[in-house]
Amino acid sequence: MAIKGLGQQAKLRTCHKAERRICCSATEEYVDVEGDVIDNRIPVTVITGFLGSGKTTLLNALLKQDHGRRIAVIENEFGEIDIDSELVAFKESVEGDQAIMMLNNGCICCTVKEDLLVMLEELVARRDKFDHVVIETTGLANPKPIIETFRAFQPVAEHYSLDGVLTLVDAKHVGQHLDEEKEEGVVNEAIAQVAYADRIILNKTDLVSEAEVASVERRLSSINNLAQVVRAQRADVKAEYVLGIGGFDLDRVADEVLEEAEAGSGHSHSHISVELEGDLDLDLVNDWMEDLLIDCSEDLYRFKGVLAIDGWPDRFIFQGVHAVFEGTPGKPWKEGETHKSRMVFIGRELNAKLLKEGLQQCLV
Ligand SMILES: Nc1nc2c(ncn2[C@@H]2O[C@H](COP(=O)(O)OP(=O)(O)OP(=O)(O)O)[C@@H](O)[C@H]2O)c(=O)[nH]1
Repeated sequence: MAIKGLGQQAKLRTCHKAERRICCSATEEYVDVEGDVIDNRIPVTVITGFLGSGKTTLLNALLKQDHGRRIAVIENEFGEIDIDSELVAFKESVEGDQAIMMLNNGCICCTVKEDLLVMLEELVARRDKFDHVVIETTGLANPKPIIETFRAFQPVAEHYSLDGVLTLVDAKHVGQHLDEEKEEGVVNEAIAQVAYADRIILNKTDLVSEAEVASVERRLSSINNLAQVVRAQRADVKAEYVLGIGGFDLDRVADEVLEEAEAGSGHSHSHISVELEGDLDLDLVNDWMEDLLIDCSEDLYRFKGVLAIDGWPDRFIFQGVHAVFEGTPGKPWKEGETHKSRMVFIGRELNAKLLKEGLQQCLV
């Protein structure tokens, strides 16, 4: 297990810009002469979505659009399925350096992980030839291992930053995938794909009525209402919706958490927000997080928060994906402002009461 952020507090480094600004991201950061942090890492978008939801259609559209960015695509095809012919046809017709790499025979979570690492390493050597990496996962995959590869695996995190996770949803069939009963302890991939999304494309809306689309939207938001959702046909969305997610931009997290907390807390088993006043003891938070991640790693898909830490002049903003979390200082607290901590959890069968009590016990 790797814990970044609070767990690295002992090693926090101070950036040049403002002495108070403390950096604690997964990787080394560089500052320019003004002291602004420069992130030269390669942005990566992970595209997930159940079988047939429109991932390949989206990729094709993306590769043809004139968005000025050179994209390297990594495809994870499952088992014996042939490499998508349209994509290959496009590859042959394309001028320049678009790279398409295939991960065959297996899903990224097991056999292919090694191959993915090798590919990512190869791409680093060809860094000047593209601006963005897009990974299309097999429709059967839970995106967790890929996300973890970018967050927890240091040699990868050094060169790549996960821009975000985009999930394609088939408006006509998603219900049956979400409803599918799994054995005890087995993850429903369709739910995981929605839960991990920063953005969702609700595709194939031509195949269902307005009432059905609205009902799917409600369903998606009950699983993950932090993700933005757009409706589409033939996955026709602006390239920016896919390539400019910035989902793991910690500066954005604070606003999301605030909105979520204001929307109400503890309503559903999959979606819980907890809020309390006062300052938290950093060591206690650290210990609590560590226990929480050990105890419910499989059930806790994502969590985000803004914390008031005793002795810290700034808000601490963080987000976690399974057993990894990292954070950064946010806006400073104003003189006389009430210190509040807010956390949002997305997972299955989460116990709101226990989570709240856990956070409460971290108060100084
Ligand atoms: N009616 C309709 N069909 C669509 C739409 N988007 C994609 N399709 C079709 O749906 C089928 C599956 O689309 P793909 O893009 O191959 O889906 P995928 O997610 O890559 O599928 P897998 O690789 O099997 O996981 C194709 O025949 C597409 O042409 C849409 O909005 N409406």
